[in-house]
Amino acid sequence: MTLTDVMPATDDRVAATPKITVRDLKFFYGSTMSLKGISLALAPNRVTAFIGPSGCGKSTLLRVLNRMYDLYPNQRAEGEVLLDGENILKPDVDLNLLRSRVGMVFQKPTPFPMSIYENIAFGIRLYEKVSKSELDGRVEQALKGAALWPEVKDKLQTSGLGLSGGQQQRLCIARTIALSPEVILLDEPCSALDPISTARIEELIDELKSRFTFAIVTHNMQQAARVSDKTAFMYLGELIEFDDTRKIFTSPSVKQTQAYITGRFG
Ligand SMILES: Nc1ncnc2c1ncn2[C@@H]1O[C@H](COP(=O)(O)OP(=O)(O)OP(=O)(O)O)[C@@H](O)[C@H]1O
Repeated sequence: MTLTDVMPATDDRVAATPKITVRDLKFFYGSTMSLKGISLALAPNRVTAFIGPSGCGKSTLLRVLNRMYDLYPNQRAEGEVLLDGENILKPDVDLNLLRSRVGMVFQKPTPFPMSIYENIAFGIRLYEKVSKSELDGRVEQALKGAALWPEVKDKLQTSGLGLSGGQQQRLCIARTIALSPEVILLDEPCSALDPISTARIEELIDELKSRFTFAIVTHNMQQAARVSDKTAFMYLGELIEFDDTRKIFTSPSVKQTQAYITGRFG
């Protein structure tokens, strides 16, 4: 036996240091517990998909990862969420900084009612002092990164709201990556898009994962199977099974997972 036989594959070694580690996470809407002690780790530069029937807590979990829930009263999380080893649930965490490190793209494309250029420049200016020429470069880079540049380069000053749904969603992705986050949370990013726009977003995720760590909530089993490396199956606020996507979709260990992915419940 040689050394390489016993060494983990490169992928496993990369995955050995998680980008995010969730430990015994409980989440409450008022007094109702909606996440019941979730533990899992998100590997860096990988895509982790969250699947499960409606109401199982997928979006809730995603909203904890950048403390989006903090914007609402009577919502609270218990447990630990470590981002590069630092617990982001601690009260003294700088939430603006956290949200620049952990960006989010929502189900419905939500461009700001301003020009395509401003949709991206606005966020950059909030966080950094940059010259006009540097800003132009950053806007172009972000639009290229989101595979939107060729379609919009001649109309940067027109409204972002004038783009198609799929283009608007790529604009939202451009806006997110312009801030150089480390993690990107995608909450059903394709559910309002047609199949061609969906395929473009999926290609984009694949291209971008060398730069970012992704967590995606999706109802589309094919999408989870296509884009993700790891899949978490949730049910009624609990994590039922978490494993390599290939394993989840070919030979899940838990009966409930099997039933869900084959469309027998949920
Ligand atoms: N703002 C809220 N106030 C009270 N309860 C909520 C709130 N948002 C979600 N819940 C409850 O928390 C649980 C988890 O909801 P969540 O939206 O996270 O599920 P989900 O798996 O993302 O569902 P879906 O697939 O339908 O989007 C559900 O029982 C839901 O009713």
